[in-house]
Amino acid sequence: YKIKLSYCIFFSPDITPGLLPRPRRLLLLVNPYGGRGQAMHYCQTCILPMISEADITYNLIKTERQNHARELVRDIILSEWDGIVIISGDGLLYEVINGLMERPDWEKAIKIPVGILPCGSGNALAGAVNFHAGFDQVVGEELLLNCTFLLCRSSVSPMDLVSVTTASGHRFFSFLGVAWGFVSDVDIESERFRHMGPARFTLGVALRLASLRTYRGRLSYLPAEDGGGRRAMSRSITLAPTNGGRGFHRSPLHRTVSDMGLCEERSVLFKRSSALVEPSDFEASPSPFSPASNFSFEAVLEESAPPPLLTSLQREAETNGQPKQLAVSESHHLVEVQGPPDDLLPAFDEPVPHNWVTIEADFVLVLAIYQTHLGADLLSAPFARFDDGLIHLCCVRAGISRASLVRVLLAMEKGTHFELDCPHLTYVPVRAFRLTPLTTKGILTVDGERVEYGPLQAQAHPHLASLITGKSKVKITPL
Ligand SMILES: Nc1ncnc2c1ncn2[C@@H]1O[C@H](COP(=O)(O)OP(=O)(O)OP(=O)(O)O)[C@@H](O)[C@H]1O
Repeated sequence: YKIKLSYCIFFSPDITPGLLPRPRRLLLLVNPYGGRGQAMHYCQTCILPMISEADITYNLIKTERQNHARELVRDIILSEWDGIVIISGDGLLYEVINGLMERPDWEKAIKIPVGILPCGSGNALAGAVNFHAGFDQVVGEELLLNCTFLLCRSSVSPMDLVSVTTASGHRFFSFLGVAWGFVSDVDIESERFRHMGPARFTLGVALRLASLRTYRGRLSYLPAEDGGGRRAMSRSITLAPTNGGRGFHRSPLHRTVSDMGLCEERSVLFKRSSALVEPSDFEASPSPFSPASNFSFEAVLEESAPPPLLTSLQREAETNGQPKQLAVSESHHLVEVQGPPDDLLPAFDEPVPHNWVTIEADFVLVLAIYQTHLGADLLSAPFARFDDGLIHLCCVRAGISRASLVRVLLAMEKGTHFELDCPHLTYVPVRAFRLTPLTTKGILTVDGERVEYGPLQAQAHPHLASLITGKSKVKITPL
């Protein structure tokens, strides 16, 4: 099918073509083996003719191996491109996003618009782009046609990314979701049927249903209503040299915070709400800093406490005239890798904050998804938006019958599974979560890619990336 995207530009004789906007330049990355291996065929028959008609220039690179795309985007000159478009499945986009985040200039690099033309087997993000554009839910060539048409338009939307950290310290940036149990089992175990295209999932589901597994795990999360607008910022400061907190317990600061109900054992302060931390409370109290009152402590602050307690304490330390003895150092509880700080996440060896919810249960599946679609025809989270800042946490608990699970999965095609009122299916929008598998063997995936099995935690980073969505309500029909 060929769509004629023709247009006329009228300009007066004194406007030279040099003043007109230059054509968009896209870097097209094609995985020739994605899905059923037809990506190059679709490039020739549909994609390249359409984008040429839309006056888009491009360089097309065929990926030669796993991580090739990741390496390529680590080295590109950003100013040479208006966008990077993946012609494959979600796995290749995952590589591109993580390659961009590995660059020293990640903050700028991750803003380059990325797009996807579905030639994989799952094609979840393409399904979401198609859905948000208002098109009917379609798969295969129809989905590819819709997405190519949308690419030819220029609109770009902000897209949240979720940083996922494993217990060994690996950090990934994810645009789709984290899966454990039924979903990740089907995804990975059906890879051997890759030649079947999307049908591999149907077969995978049938096989997994035949021997339904359950997994015990602990799931902790920060509910969205708790995190919205007042994101906790876990920071620690150390006033050195420490003396085991002895000075602190005698200090006016200790009295002040005790009076405010903020003080806990061993000089650790935990703020209960932003209203309790008013810098003026500290400024009004006698200075806690004296040579005899060196101590170390931790404070948990929130962004909404204006200005942060740390600043106030730092100022006190400096004006006390003993900057060396009372040198203040500050550290975030972060994994030291590239990207924005995970300011909602505690360190792995720390318990989750008190405002998180923890459940321990037997699960059939845990799915933390941030897009509407889990596959091109699986509308798993119909309420999700590219930039809602949310992780949509869905769980199916053990005890569900095979028949009910099949009903849930079938309803997911239309996004009506929550209307079934299945007591084993739960949903909660969150901003961060920690998953600790207690069953020793299993499969965990991030955006469909297998990651090490064990505890992991994640938090949403709103609006971090840019997605080519070409949002449109135009109805297109193949010619
Ligand atoms: N030339 C290549 N040979 C082998 N593997 C490749 C090649 N190019 C890319 N890959 C890898 O193939 C994997 C799968 O690609 P991709 O996700 O794009 O397709 P898919 O798995 O069929 O689709 P989906 O993720 O939608 O199910 C990616 O991890 C990518 O790194």
